[in-house]
Amino acid sequence: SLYPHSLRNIDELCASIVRSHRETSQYRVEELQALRWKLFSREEIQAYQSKSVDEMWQHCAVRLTDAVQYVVEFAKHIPGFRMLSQNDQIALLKTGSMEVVLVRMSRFFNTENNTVFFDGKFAGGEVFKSLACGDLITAVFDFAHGMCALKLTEHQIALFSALVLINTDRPSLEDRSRVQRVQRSVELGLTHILRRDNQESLMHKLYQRMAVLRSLCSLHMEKLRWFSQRYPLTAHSLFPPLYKELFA
Ligand SMILES: CNC(=O)[C@@H]1CCCN1C(=O)c1ccc(Cl)c(COc2cccc3c(C(F)(F)F)cc(C)nc23)c1Cl
Repeated sequence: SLYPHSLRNIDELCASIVRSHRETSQYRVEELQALRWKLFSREEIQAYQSKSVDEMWQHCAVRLTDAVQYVVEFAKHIPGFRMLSQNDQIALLKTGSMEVVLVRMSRFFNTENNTVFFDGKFAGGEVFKSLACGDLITAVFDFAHGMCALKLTEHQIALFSALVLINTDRPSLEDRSRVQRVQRSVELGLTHILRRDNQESLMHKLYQRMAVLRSLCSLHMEKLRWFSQRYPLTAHSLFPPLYKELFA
């Protein structure tokens, strides 16, 4: 059958993905709503801008690695994901985990003042200047704007995140047809949720967002390579083993 044996129907599939998203999303949207006008002072912004490139990368990588760990937890509760081989699970997470981190970041974005939740407050792009990656940060902010414009519900973000992860185009998959079965059941879940919300028109927009995500993440990998070549010691010591496993 289309669904892994453990699931009797599409509602159960959606419920388990939504529950897993809620339990692994680090911050609830309501929590961040309360903080949305907590901005960094001029002095705090200057402190970030006077960090060296590798200090600021170090500062961000710790948070990104943390976020990636939560996405790994999320993936484990997607029905069928754990039935895949270890290698296929790693292959999907290798590229998909940063894409889901990006989707989740857009939940922490305030489009009114173009700031994103970072280190406990909302930061504008200028806070990340010392990363020496203006194009990456601009792309991250632009992507977040695009996601916010869709006004997705948490349920829709949960199913979309699962679909971003279970992607059969990933290179080096051992058992593509098995990944295809899981992908199809998640697609059914997303269309089910969109139909229930009477927003089927969102589907093609979400596929467009996935295409943007792919291009954005290849920029990330290029930046990560640049950084680890430029600062091999920091990159080597800095990124915890999981990160190295996923991005090395
Ligand atoms: C609540 N906060 C959050 O959710 C985000 C996601 C995880 C932790 N986190 C932040 O604190 C955060 C919020 C906004 C921004 Cl712009 C940043 C800085 O983002 C990055 C700086 C360096 C490299 C980044 C790379 C690269 F290149 F490594 F792949 C890729 C991504 C996507 N973001 C990078 C960060 Cl680290």
